[in-house]
Amino acid sequence: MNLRQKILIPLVGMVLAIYFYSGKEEFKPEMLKEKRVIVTGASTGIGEQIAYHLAQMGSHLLITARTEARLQQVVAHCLELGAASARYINGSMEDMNFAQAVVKKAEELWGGLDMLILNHIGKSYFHYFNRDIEHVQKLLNINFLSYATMSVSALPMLKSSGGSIVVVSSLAGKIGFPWTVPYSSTKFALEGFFNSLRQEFVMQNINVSITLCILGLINTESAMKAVSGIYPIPPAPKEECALEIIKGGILRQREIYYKYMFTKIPTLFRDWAPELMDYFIRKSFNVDNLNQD
Ligand SMILES: NC(=O)C1=CN([C@@H]2O[C@H](COP(=O)(O)OP(=O)(O)OC[C@H]3O[C@@H](n4cnc5c(N)ncnc54)[C@H](OP(=O)(O)O)[C@@H]3O)[C@@H](O)[C@H]2O)C=CC1
Ligand SMILES: C[C@H](CCC(=O)NCCS(=O)(=O)O)[C@H]1CC[C@H]2[C@@H]3C(=O)C[C@@H]4C[C@H](O)CC[C@]4(C)[C@H]3CC[C@]12C
Repeated sequence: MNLRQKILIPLVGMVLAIYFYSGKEEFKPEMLKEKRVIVTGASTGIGEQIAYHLAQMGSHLLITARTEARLQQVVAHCLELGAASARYINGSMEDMNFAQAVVKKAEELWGGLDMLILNHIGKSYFHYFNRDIEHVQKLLNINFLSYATMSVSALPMLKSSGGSIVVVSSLAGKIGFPWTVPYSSTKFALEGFFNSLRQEFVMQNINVSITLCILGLINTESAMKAVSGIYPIPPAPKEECALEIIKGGILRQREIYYKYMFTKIPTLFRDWAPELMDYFIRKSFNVDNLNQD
């Protein structure tokens, strides 16, 4: 390496570091005080924990899922935790009219919206693709189209508040893992839709941030039930995961990776050595533990 390279390379590195990391705002819980937030898929799992964190930070909450009894319990606990207000609306995100009705409810309650956290997913499986295209279609509606529908409906309110869209996605939306064909399709769709939309927001000076959350395995009941004994990486805690999602959204980050080691590193490998990445993934799955029914 000649002298010029010895000087140039560290210099470029320093400039890039300053450009990307300067002006990074520190997270403070009070940033969420009185913020008006919709959280979908909040009857259990990560969504439930997001609601509890926001409640402790003093947000106004509108939570949604299908199971009304669970939503009532979550709302009650949110109020105990200090939410500025907490309401629910129950229904299925398979119905785009319901997806729009959730946003309408927020407009009726608050006259505006600061953050839309899109988190829900429909039931799927962790197994070889069973060639059921109708299931793929249904999951695309629940896991993708309803996210797009809600974002479109909420955009006027988010534009006037300079708010944020938070999209809960997965490593399965960055890398092709086996046994997640329908689910992975919906997460890749989110990547394309929201990364393209973010470009258009910048070009049109629309001050609405879009944060994609790239998650690895999280210790929610449904995920644990789906992958027990098959997936080699230990699950991360849903409570901490939920907090990282909130931080990424309020700090208007482009993406968050959680747990970083198990999501960002594989994503880098995906681009540097895709075949090697695919090989390691196939080798790391305990195929023998996969129930053969
Ligand atoms: N857990 C994990 O390992 C990982 C999770 N993620 C992502 O995190 C998010 C949350 O996952 P997780 O907490 O594990 O999920 P859960 O299965 O624990 O919760 C799913 C939520 O969605 C709701 N839901 C299910 N079907 C529908 C429907 N048709 N319409 C509306 N709501 C529905 C459920 O409530 P109800 O049944 O009452 O409708 C529930 O509140 C998802 O986007 C997932 O892809 C990403 C990577 C890893
Ligand atoms: C198969 C899981 C979906 C479970 C489900 O049906 N949830 C809804 C239940 S409800 O309708 O009753 O509410 C998948 C959910 C999360 C997936 C995991 C994930 O996203 C992280 C990893 C990503 C990687 O690409 C593949 C392995 C994952 C562990 C992935 C496995 C499938 C899920 C557990």
